Amino acid sequence: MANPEQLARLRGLYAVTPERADGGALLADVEAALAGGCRVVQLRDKLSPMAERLARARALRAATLRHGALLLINDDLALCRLVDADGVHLGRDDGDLAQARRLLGPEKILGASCYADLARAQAAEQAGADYVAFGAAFPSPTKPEAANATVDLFFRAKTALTVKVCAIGGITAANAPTLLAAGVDLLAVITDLFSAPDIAARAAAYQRLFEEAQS
Ligand SMILES: Cc1ncc(COP(=O)(O)OP(=O)(O)O)c(N)n1
Ligand SMILES: Cc1ncsc1CCOP(=O)(O)O
Repeated sequence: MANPEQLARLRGLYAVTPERADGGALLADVEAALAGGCRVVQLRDKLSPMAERLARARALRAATLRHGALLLINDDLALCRLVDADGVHLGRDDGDLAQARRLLGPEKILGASCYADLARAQAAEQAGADYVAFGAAFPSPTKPEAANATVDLFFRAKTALTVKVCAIGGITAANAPTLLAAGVDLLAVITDLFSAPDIAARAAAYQRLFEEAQS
């Protein structure tokens, strides 16, 4: 379990990077999201060779530190350690969560994909996850085959769990309020953020939704 200061930062828009052939363009897009107020970024890069992923992770590490934002790495504990990222996000094919917690130590953030499976989320909490992610909340252009996590599941998750709850998949600034009403802590977004004509303005719109949900 990460420390309380880190955990308090797990709220708001969670920008998950799109696959971009051009690392410079990716960095510019993430910088725009950070300028708009996004404070949690995930490097999700399944296509680049290792050297390029390392370069991207280093660049994102510098950018997130400049903006006081968290950087999490999808799938790859070794890369997390190499760039001293704030933590990792792991899915069902990415190894054992309890072992990941042991390898990461107590301070780093551990996130777990739980699809539409509350029992899996309870096990992830026991294994030391700091947040659990359910999705797809809505049909996802990035992952059309993803499980369907209903709004009702998010309500139930908020009651059953003490860890933070993240929604992912097909989220837009228009449908996000339904998830925020269920008490979701993090909205993980790719398409609606990174395909926006003005990424900084879209990130700011999400942050405003969180502020409104809190008041
Ligand atoms: C925040 C967040 N939630 C879910 C996922 C999906 O993870 P996974 O199931 O391991 O699938 P891939 O992302 O590896 O295709 C995620 N990356 N981030
Ligand atoms: C990685 C992942 N896991 C479930 S849906 C998804 C993709 C989310 O991307 P988008 O915001 O474009 O639907």
